[in-house]
Amino acid sequence: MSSIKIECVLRENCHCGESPVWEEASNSLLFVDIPAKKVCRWDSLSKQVQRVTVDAPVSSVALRQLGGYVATVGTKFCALNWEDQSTVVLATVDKEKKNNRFNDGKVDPAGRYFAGTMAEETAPAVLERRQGSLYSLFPDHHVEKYFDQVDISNGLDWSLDHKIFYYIDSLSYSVDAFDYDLQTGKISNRRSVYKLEKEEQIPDGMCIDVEGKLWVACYNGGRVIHLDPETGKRLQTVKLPVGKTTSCCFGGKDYSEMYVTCARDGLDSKGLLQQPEAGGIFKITGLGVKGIPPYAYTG
Ligand SMILES: O=C(O)[C@H](O)[C@@H](O)[C@H](O)[C@H](O)CO
Ligand SMILES: [Zn+2]
Repeated sequence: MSSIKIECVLRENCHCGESPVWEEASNSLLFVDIPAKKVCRWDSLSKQVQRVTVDAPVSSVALRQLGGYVATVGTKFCALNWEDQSTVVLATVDKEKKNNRFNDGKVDPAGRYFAGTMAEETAPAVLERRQGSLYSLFPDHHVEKYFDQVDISNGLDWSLDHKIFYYIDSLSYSVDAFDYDLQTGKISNRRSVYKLEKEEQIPDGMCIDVEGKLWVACYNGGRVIHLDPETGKRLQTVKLPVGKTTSCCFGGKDYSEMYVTCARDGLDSKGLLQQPEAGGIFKITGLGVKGIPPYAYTG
C-alpha cells in the first residue's frame, strides 16, 4: 500500500487554474489561469513562478518541439515565445461565434494540438449549450474539425497504444472513448467508458498513467478519480482540500508525482475561508503509479 500525500506547493490564487503540463527540461510545471489570461511556469527546484500575460483568456498550454510553447488563446491557436513574451497566431477557429473561446487542449502522440471550444460562461458551468466544437491543429498549421454540438469541451488524452482517444464534454457527465487513427488523426466510434456519479460532480481535465488507466479531475467534486476505461470501473478516489479541481497531470521525478490545478472563481466568501488554498497548485505523491511525458507540438 502506498501512502498518499497531498500538498499545496503554490498558493497562486488562480481564478481558474487549468492545463498542468510538466516540462522535464526545466523541472517546471506549466499551467494557465484562464480568465486572468496568464500562462505560468513554476520551477519545482527554485519554487519561483514566471507569468506571461496574453491578450485573451488562455485555456491550455503545450510544449513545442521548435522551442517555446503553443497555447489556445481566445479562439486562436498561438505559438508563445517565453523569452520575449510574444505570441504568434497559427490558426483561428469559430470565427462566426463571437462568444466562444477555446477550453482544454493537449498534443497527440503524433504532435497535433487538439483543443475544443465552448461558449463563454456567465458563471461556472452556466453557458449557452452546444456551441463548442473539437479541433486539432496539424503540424502544417491547418485545422481539422471533428464535431460540433459540444457544451464544455474538456479533458483529453490518448491510450498508450495510440489507438483510443479519450474525451470529456463536461456537461455530458461522461468520459468517452473513440477509436483513434494516429496516422490521419481521425476519430470514430464514440462510446462512453464511465458515467460520473452524482457526488463526483462535473468531469473536467484528465490524464493517462503508465498502466493505461485514466485520472479525471472533478470540478465541484474536490477530487481526482482513477478509472479503468476497459472495465468502466472506478479504481480509486483521491480527495483534495479544495472543491473546484479542474485538471491533473503527472510530473516530477520519473513522472511519479501528480499535479492538480483548481479554481477560486465561483466560491463565495465562506467557501474561500474554508478553502484558503483554492486556486493553488497541488502535488500528490504516493499514488504508486507513474505518468508519461507530454507530447510536444511538432509544427
Ligand atoms: O476549467 C475548465 O475546463 C472550464 O474552463 C471551467 O470553467 C470549468 O471547468 C467549468 O466551469 C466546469 O465545468
Ligand atoms: Zn477543464
